[in-house]
Amino acid sequence: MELKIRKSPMIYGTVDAPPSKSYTHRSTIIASLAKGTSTLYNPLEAEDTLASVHACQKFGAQIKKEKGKWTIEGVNGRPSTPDNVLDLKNSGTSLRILTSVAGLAEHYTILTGDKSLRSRPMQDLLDALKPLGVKAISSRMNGKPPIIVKGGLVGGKTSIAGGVSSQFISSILIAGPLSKDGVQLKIQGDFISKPYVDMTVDVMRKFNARVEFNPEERTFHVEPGEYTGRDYQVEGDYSSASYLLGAVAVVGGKLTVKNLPGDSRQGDRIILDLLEGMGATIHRGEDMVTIESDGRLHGIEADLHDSPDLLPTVAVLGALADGTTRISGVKHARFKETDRIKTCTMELSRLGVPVEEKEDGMIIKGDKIKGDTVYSHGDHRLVMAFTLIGLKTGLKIKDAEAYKVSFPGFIKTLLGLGCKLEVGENG
Ligand SMILES: O=C(O)C1=C[C@@H](OP(=O)(O)O)[C@@H](O)[C@H](O)C1
Ligand SMILES: C=C(OP(=O)(O)O)C(=O)O
Repeated sequence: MELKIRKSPMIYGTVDAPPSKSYTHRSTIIASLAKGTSTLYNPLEAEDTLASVHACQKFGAQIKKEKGKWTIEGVNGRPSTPDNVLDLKNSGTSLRILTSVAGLAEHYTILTGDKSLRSRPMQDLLDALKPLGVKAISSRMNGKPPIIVKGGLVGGKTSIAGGVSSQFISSILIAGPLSKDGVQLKIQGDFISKPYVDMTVDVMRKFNARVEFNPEERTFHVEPGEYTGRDYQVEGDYSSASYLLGAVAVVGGKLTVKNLPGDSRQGDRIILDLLEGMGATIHRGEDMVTIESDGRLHGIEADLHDSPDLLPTVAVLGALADGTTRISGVKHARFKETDRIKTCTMELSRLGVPVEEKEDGMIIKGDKIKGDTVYSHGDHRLVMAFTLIGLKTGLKIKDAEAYKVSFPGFIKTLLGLGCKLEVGENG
């Protein structure tokens, strides 16, 4: 699908942030493991989160989806062995978290996904599960999916490198309370994307698990126990909101985005500080954010160590800003749907933007956009980030359907704000 964006007028209005993808994954999976019934309010219905829903149903959870409300009857800590291979499509969060959940099933579970997902690293997680009683292998012996897991999670002590993906840590923590002995998980080396683990611990505790982090030992302690079903309200998604806020930052106007808690644990709320640092005006409410801008931005230094998903957004904002933007601390952005440092560098260069690729980031010199077409490489965050360039100068984005992975209402929301977007027949 080709998305054609034309230069758009200043944006004024109020919108709701789409629900958080990360919180939807966590609450769906934990509710599915819980004893009793849970009701999730405002869950994100997108391709990634539906991958988790379908897998949880395969593990035996009963999930009834209505508009704005999912009712989940959990398996009381005992997932059944799925009757087929789990296809987790494009969702790394589903893949990682459900790999440890599969360790709670009695027999063998096979987890796979699309071509991109089958390139995502898994070996650190597989190695860390072994001391806990779970035998898990990469079917091609290359540390990547398809993954075959033999149930047998007993618990105990293990350790894991924290520099590849925080999802490995979230995965072991979420299964931990349902092991016989509980889990002690030591983090080795750099601990990237830590806010996502804070979100994991937040949801675990809300469903009655006991988990503590000892910073001196760099170790999580998870008590054996059970999750108990409950009502749960999903907050708005700061990563998805970054495209809406960024749109105003680059074309100008005033926009209020609702359902973005000021005290959110989401690491991507740092987008507010970055936009402010680039010249926008930000008003932070208790449960909403208002941005004002004249459309003129200047470059910034951005360490994205804890917020890797902002790399495409900040790279594009840097391309449209005066001066230089330096992004650092985010080598792990290379292990996402695409190697985002490489793909963002490639596509900005295609538009004539001076970009220097670094191992852990990029240096971008804001400049006049010279091209009119980019390729998404099938990455949802490149589609949505590069749309911001289109709103400023006009642009065509090839393979643009990927946005449905995390923000199915993306095009409709921008159209509702007066942005000029057209979906091509095929491109
Ligand atoms: O746990 C999560 O919900 C996520 C963790 C992050 O991955 P890493 O921990 O691999 O950086 C992030 O990129 C992803 O979009 C969602
Ligand atoms: C990398 C992402 O998600 P996941 O790891 O779940 O594929 C993302 O949403 O940018």
